[in-house]
Amino acid sequence: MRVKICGITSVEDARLAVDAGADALGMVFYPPSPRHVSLEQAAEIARAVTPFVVLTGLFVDAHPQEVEQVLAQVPLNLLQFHGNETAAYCRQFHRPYIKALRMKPELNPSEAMSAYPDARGYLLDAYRKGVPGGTGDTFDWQRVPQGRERNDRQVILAGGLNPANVTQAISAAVPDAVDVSGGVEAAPGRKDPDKVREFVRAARAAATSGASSNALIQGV
Ligand SMILES: O=C(O)c1ccccc1N[C@@H]1O[C@H](COP(=O)(O)O)[C@@H](O)[C@H]1O
Repeated sequence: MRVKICGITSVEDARLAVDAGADALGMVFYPPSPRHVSLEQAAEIARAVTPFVVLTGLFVDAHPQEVEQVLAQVPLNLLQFHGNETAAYCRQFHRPYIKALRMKPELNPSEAMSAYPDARGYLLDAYRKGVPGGTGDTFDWQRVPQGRERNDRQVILAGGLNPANVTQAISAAVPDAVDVSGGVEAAPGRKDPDKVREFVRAARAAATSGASSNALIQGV
């Protein structure tokens, strides 16, 4: 189970998340977000973080030049596209990327994933009209594809996760990774140390117990 802490806006919060055991950090390059970071902030955070943590840049229907400008100044390992970007748009940067899919009631997630065959993973987030993400809303975790529908694709569960619900979410959705932003904040754009630590701990514990029960079911 991999854990990404998104919406990092300061070196202090980046260190807190890494020390708590996060595998990946997310920085939001979407100006309307309360978690938006400037190029200067992002570069400072990148300099402070160990190279063994995946630094992710989140964009929402950004002009390609904006993405290129960030890439020129911030050493991102992964791009996260959280808007209505097409696969052609996502692949033009020649960088590993994950595609956020917002779980509208009529969306077939398996079909939606097929539209991005070169994505490294698929971040499933709640849908709220007019808001691209960071809503704090959950969705029905039973809708996360499993088995043949999933087809070995990396699924990152997001949307309204927090220390209190991540255990149940992992058990229901069986994701490869979880992503959290608002659920571990003290205030928009500022992380709460206890919530971050508890979230990572609970996610790891759920994954360990989930793995053993799967093994029992499968008889391995
Ligand atoms: O965090 C934001 O402000 C944000 C803005 C625009 C698009 C996505 C955003 N965040 C991502 O949304 C999901 C769920 O967030 P939350 O845990 O429900 O607060 C997560 O991937 C964030 O990275």
